[in-house]
Amino acid sequence: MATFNKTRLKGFAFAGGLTILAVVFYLTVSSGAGSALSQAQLIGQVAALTLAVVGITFLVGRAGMPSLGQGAFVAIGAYTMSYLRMQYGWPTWLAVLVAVAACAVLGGIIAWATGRLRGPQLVIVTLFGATIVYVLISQLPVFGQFAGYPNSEQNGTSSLPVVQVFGISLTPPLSAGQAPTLVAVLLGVLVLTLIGARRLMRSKWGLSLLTIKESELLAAHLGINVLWRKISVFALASALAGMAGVEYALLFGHLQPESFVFVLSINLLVMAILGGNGTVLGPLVGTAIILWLQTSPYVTNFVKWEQKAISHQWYLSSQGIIGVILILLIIFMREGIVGTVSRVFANRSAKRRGRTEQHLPSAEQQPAPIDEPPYIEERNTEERSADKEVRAGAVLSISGVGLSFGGIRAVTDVSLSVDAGEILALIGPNGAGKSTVANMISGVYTPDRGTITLNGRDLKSVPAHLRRRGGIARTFQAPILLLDRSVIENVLAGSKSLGTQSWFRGIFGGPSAHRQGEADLAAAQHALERVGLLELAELRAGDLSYGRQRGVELARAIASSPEVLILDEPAAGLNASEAATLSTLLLRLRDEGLAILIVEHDMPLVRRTAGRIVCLASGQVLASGLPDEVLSDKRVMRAYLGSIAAEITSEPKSSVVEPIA
Ligand SMILES: Nc1ncnc2c1ncn2[C@@H]1O[C@H](COP(=O)(O)OP(=O)(O)OP(=O)(O)O)[C@@H](O)[C@H]1O
Repeated sequence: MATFNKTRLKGFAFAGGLTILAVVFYLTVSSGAGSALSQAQLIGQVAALTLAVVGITFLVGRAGMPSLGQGAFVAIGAYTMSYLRMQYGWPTWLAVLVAVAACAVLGGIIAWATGRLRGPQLVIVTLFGATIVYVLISQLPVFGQFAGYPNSEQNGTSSLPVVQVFGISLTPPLSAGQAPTLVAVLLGVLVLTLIGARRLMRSKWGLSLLTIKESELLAAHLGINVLWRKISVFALASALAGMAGVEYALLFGHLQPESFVFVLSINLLVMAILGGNGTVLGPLVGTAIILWLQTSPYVTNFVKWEQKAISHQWYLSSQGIIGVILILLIIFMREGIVGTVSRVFANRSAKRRGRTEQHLPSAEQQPAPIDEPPYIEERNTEERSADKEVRAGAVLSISGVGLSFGGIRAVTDVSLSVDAGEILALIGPNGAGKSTVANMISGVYTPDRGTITLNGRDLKSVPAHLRRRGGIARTFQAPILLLDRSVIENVLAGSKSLGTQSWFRGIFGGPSAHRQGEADLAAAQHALERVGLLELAELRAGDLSYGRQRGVELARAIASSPEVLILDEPAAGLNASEAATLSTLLLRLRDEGLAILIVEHDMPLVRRTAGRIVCLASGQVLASGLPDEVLSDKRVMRAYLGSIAAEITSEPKSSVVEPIA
């Protein structure tokens, strides 16, 4: 409840602050003439272009999809709206709606068509896309009619008519003697957009974009339909750019193709990076600074001074000076202005509260999780045999699966099953095919042959994100985390709603969305408590030790209460104490009915936890059965255990360990 009130209060403060700022800006420029009117023009321009930059901050900053074509959507929005109004006399609201929707659809189609492209490839495609749009608007005669100077005489064009809303004229700036009412509307749209952007960034939808940026493999394994989400973020960013174009056209009253050369796309990207790519206020700050610098009398005066004091031939033009300022700002504020300032404040408040990892107990000193049963003592063979009897039917079954990578036969013929309330260990020498089996189950690879079923349902054509939603959660051999985000955000990324929440619900979600958020938070905190890391919830995940990062990944996997848990070498890199914690937790999860498949080389951990073992060698099952049977099997000894036989036949060093977190 406290969190709820705090979050709500912050939201209101943010919305109130923005509104006051917008009103103050408007009042400053709403009267007078001359410079006040050009200031109004500048403020209107900032309000318009910030929308496009908000889109970029989602697309590039959050989802990691570099686009150099957003300027083209500004052009498409501007020209579509103008064309529909001028050519067909459509009412402005309808023309605006269609223009924005057209940008969203086009953006979605581009994202779908380029779904598999990443990084530089996407940059090139979007850059050329923007160039094509520029060529079209500058060469097709039909668009010439919207151009003012220098084409107005040839085309007999006039400015776009001023928009009327309920009898009120939305007058653009530079109409002497009239208040620039349009600017007030643009500021209002800006305030609403920033409030929406803030809500969206804090939503599961916003968090899901970060997982895509980090790793599409991770995102899919957290239940996200990656292609569809990329389409929706591209569509959203394009719609915002289209809206920026609409506002731009209304503000200037006429359009010139030169305003939309691909440099506009670069400028928009620079605005996003300068302000703080991925932050809420960054787009506003970045856009305002760059547009102000471009018209600043200080820069012009500096150029004049240069020419006088240094040389008329060797001086930096306004563009050069702005370039130098931007280079310095970006070098010294790598996270952008807003990103850097927030980081400084966050670090200060963490220090004040003494919340750094050094201040917390080491893994060895940490207290035991509450209600910890004494699981660690050795379980005898009879008890393990009893495991077989409690099987209510296999939750997960693999039958005769095989997979080749080119000429390499990674898995030849593997069959196994895991029941509810059972831990099955998959062991074997390096290269035996263990991880490949785990990857086939979670949906990274599709087997060439054989079947995999979950509760009797064939998973053959089920993609990874649906397997996760169906109840299969996993961790990876090397943990994949959002290193720059807090521990709790990482665990929240394990919530079911991460893959299912729409952007619309992210922005407009009412009380039910709020309740869902609270429930997800409670589940994430509980999961963190179970791995003994709740105290570290607010820390940056990248600041944790490797062992604790593994703990965060495990908490993320169990936060959504899965049915099947696949752990790929979960004990790698853990110290004895952390490994004992892991054993304890796995046994508890097993007792709660989870089906657990653990790929592991740590034989003490396997002995303590597994009810059955399957040993693979060269992609085939070498032996399977109760741990004592498999671990004493001569073939297993020869193929795998040889050098570590002494370790597994002796009592594990950390087997009599008190449960710790
Ligand atoms: N993506 C891939 N492309 C090509 N070959 C692969 C790929 N993934 C695995 N292999 C090959 O498949 C075989 C099985 O690899 P896998 O990683 O499943 O073994 P493992 O038993 O998990 O080994 P380790 O214990 O070292 O993790 C190896 O020969 C490996 O080189």
